[in-house]
Amino acid sequence: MRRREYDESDVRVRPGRSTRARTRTRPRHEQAVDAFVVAVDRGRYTCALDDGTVLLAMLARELGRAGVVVGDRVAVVGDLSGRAGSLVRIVRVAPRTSTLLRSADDGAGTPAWREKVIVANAVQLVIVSALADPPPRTGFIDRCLVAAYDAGITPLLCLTKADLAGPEAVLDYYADLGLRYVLCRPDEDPAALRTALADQLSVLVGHSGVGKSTLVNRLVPEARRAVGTVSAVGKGRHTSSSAVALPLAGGGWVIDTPGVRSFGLAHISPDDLLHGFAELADASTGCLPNCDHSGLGGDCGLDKAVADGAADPRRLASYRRLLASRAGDEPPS
Ligand SMILES: Nc1nc2c(ncn2[C@@H]2O[C@H](COP(=O)(O)OP(=O)(O)OP(=O)(O)O)[C@@H](O)[C@H]2O)c(=O)[nH]1
Ligand SMILES: [Zn+2]
Repeated sequence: MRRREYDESDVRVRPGRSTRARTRTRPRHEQAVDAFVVAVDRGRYTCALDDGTVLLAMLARELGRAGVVVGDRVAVVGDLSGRAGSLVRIVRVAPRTSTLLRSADDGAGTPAWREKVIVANAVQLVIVSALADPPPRTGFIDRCLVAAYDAGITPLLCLTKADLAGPEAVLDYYADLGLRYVLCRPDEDPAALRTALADQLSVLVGHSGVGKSTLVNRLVPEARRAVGTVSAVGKGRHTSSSAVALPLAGGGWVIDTPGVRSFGLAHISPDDLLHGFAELADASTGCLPNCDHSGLGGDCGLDKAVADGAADPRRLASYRRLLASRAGDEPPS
């Protein structure tokens, strides 16, 4: 066998000590481009650039086990063409403006580390509930409200199947919360919902059968297919059970969460829940430390605020109803 001749490729150039100033003073990855995470599937992140290009990404090693979720704003480097088979790297994750959390399971003893971020940066939680078939479940809506108030995300009640029943009973139940709501029916374009979603990052949650898929397909007839195609380029099937962000025609995103049927709320404290009740939060400064605000102990500052006329008793009742639903013992509706 003839001895092979050496060429340049055999020469290993070791990066030596350079006399030039190293990258220390300049930001790493200054070429990185902003992107938005629209889907996550087993370590592969589908990201959208501002110009609409959709890329498949992996986490740069220096990010370690940083959790990147749908809704995260990130910076990516690599082949930004969007060509099939290309894989870019996520090198930065922007601080989140909100996180929608759930615990893996409810109840006492659920370790805090089992909390899971479902969606980042949402500003609006759209709670989809049918007015009939299936009937509205206030227990579910209550739990969504707890999650939204805790996360600082504005809730929007989306009542579907308005052709089958009126919204009066549900709206009456929530009268003291000042909840925004929209009605949807099959024979009309969901214009009010469209308006509420415009230019926002919104998350849709709802039980099976309430008409959520019907709504999503009316809002974003094209996007679902586009996302599926891109994910197919990666490691395989797109899991329909995970959250996916869909672009709205007029701007904004709507995140569908097919896998999320409810929220575990074990991580939310009575004080966290007060975020949705500004006037009660003020009144709670009169509570003893560690007050559970249930009123059962007899010396909660919230009761005093109501007695003094500084807070509305119905608001306090709503707050305590949500507090109870968070603990899993739903009151009859
Ligand atoms: N009467 C009436 N039926 C509706 C309306 N919206 C949806 N439906 C019907 O309700 C059923 C469930 O709708 P989907 O959109 O599949 O409900 P979903 O919430 O996505 O349910 P999953 O796909 O199981 O998660 C379907 O048969 C729809 O045709 C509505 O506004 N009025
Ligand atoms: Zn209290």
